[in-house]
Amino acid sequence: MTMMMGSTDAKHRARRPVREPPAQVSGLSVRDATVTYRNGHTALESASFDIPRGSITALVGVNGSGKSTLFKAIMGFVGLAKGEISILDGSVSAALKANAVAYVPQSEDVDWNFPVLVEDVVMMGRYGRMGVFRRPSPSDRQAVAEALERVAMTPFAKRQIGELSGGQKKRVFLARALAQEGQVILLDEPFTGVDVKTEAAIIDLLKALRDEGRVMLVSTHNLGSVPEFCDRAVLLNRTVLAAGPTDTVFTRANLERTFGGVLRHFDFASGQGESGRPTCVLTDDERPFVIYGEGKGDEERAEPLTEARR
Ligand SMILES: Nc1ncnc2c1ncn2[C@@H]1O[C@H](COP(=O)(O)OP(=O)(O)OP(=O)(O)O)[C@@H](O)[C@H]1O
Repeated sequence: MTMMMGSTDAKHRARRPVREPPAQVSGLSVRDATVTYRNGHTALESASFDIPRGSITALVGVNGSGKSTLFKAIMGFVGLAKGEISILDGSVSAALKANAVAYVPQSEDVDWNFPVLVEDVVMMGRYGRMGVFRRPSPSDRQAVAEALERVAMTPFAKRQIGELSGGQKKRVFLARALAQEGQVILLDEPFTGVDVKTEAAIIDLLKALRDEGRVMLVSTHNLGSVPEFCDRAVLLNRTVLAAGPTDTVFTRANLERTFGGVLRHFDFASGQGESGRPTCVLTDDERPFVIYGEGKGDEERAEPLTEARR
């Protein structure tokens, strides 16, 4: 490689000041972000959190807590009334221009009757790199083939998207994000309506993408799976109630604060402090979060829940 470089390049390099790489390149930084819709409703108020590169972060909150609004703000679909969002140390518009942000939608947000082939959906991830006529180049076709291969959907390439199962559709939209080469991937409820095997396959893929240095923000109601695969969590209810590493953020006290009376609790008082026995189960969906009377935050976790607090 060095041998092939021209002498001009070599001189240019010699003159360039040597810069140390930044200690930690930020993945996503949300500072004081406030979104007010046209009808005057403020869906997000002074929300702040940071996510490093090479991480998977759960975005957790009740319906209407502002998760989709936050996604829309990160994608530049809604403007901020106040605050700032920075993506890969640049602005939202720079990230959009670079196709850096990919989005995997909720199933309900997609019109499955639209007649389109699986490979065409994945090709949409390449649109930002194509000219006005959207004529795919060989490298676009290769990126689509590789993305389909990575989510094990190659045999379905010529099928209509509407003919696929819920889990298969999710994998196709993940392939679209891969074809886009998105460095920041926003996933809206990726596990809703998928079986345990597909969920495990998606989690494996997300972990591999994390190891490539990408940033994943995953909105989910499956509390139990969060500690399994998310390094970090952001708890949202119109503003950020807690954010940081999962083991410090995902505590009973924080989850109760986030969900208020919405969360279902099951307490097992006799299990308190005994190794291996759950003391409490919190659930917002089909995968509950089980709390044992040991480990970090033990005191607050093992505290019995009174009727008054439910
Ligand atoms: N375009 C809009 N105009 C006005 N209000 C809106 C708009 N979109 C969302 N909202 C309101 O903003 C709040 C947050 O909505 P948002 O969709 O961000 O919540 P969410 O956490 O994604 O909910 P869910 O879990 O149900 O998907 C809600 O009260 C909602 O009614």
